[in-house]
Amino acid sequence: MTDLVKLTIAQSHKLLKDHKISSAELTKAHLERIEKLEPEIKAFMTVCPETALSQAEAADKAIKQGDIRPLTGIPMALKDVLCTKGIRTTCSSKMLENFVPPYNAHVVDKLAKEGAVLLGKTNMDEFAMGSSTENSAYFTTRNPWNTDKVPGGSSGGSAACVAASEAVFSLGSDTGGSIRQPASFCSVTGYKPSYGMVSRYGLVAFASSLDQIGPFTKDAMDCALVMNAIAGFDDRDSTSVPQTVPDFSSGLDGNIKGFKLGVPKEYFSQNMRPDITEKINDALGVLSGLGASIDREVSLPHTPYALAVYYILAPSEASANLSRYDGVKYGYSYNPTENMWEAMEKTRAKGFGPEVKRRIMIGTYALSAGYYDAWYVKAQKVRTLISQEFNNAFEKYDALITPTTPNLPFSIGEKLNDPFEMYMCDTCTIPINIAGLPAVSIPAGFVDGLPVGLQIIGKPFADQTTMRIAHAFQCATAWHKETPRL
Ligand SMILES: NC(=O)C[C@H](N)C(=O)O
Repeated sequence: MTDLVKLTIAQSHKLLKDHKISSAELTKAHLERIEKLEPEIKAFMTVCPETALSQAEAADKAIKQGDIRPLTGIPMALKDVLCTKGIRTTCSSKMLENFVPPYNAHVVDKLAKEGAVLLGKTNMDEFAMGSSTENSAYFTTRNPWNTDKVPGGSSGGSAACVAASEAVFSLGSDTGGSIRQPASFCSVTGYKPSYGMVSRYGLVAFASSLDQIGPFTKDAMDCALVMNAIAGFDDRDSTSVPQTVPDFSSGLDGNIKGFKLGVPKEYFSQNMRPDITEKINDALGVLSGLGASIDREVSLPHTPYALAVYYILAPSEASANLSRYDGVKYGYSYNPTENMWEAMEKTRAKGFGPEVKRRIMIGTYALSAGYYDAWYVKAQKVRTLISQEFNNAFEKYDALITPTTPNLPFSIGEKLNDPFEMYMCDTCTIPINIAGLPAVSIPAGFVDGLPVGLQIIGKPFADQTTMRIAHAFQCATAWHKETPRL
């Protein structure tokens, strides 16, 4: 008997199409798994079984009539930063505890049109600020590989639920690593598309020039199938790029012979664990065995500045974006007060957690008159230098290969009181957002029973190339097939 929760999208699709299983069965199997594991994993903010079962029923009806697309009837989860009409969307913040959006995010509509089934909304660091889900105002998600460890963040719930086989796939958002870092920590495939490839309409904004939505899946093929469904122009997002969506799954043939891959040395910094470097070296050996050429002498000298640039630009944008939470328009409101200003202050003081407040203060400072040129403008200039450096490298290479993270999943509480240590988790992922590039993290082995991720970075809008390399690697390895014992 097939273990329904272990199936990929592609495998489930085949069984659904051949009428060997129904979406209702598949959905029920996942809902049961959620019920069994959630007390331990805590990946979900909200589970919506009624919605899931009625969507599964609709999918089964469509399939009976021969109307089946790659995601029809497939149970999925969405990070709680994506607006879902009629379903609470909290961003794991007290500020939006009871916020029920009156509309769907663009990607949510797209997935609904495909017939995907929504199991629920996943836990995250508050407003996507963090690398461990410990900044959730509600609870910390556990890493399915070792429940004393964090699952990464900010999309920790979305990564954990796929790793724990509670959902076939999920969506997250990535501003500085929030998809790739938890994908690495949980040993799943996590994809950040090129900036502009997926509409941000209905994604609660953190840092708009960096945010992108992307999938968590069990392998690169599934990732391509989800990208096919969510990518594409949308005039409601002014940064959405008007170009035809490629077929992300075409070219996934396992062949990367002749591909030129560069390995930038700055990504193997002082804070990198040597046993992670070893795993990455093994992975490079696999890629070279597949016929790709590997150049380890690549240098991107501005890399060390990326973290500083990010922690000026992202908080600046956040301070502007989060000004909307004033207790008047929507969300939490504290109002037993004397006047409007006091109400606003108290709303924000009580509604936001410490990390969100820290970022708002950093951003407000960086944007304030007198400091704007010294911090914000300077960071923008360095951002351009970082982008140019990548563009130069891509004249020689088809893709760049790095570790996804400098560290292994760490213990719950370990970095919570040291924000800088937490920020350092993203040294390998942040430069990619700064330059708007596509990048994927794929499972590359284990150290002390904990997952290591490999990052493949592509040229702007060469998303298919990154996926092709990821797929080829997965044809030659089995790391992505390993699942935690739960
Ligand atoms: N949002 C992200 O992509 C994660 C990053 N760790 C941050 O805290 O900003």
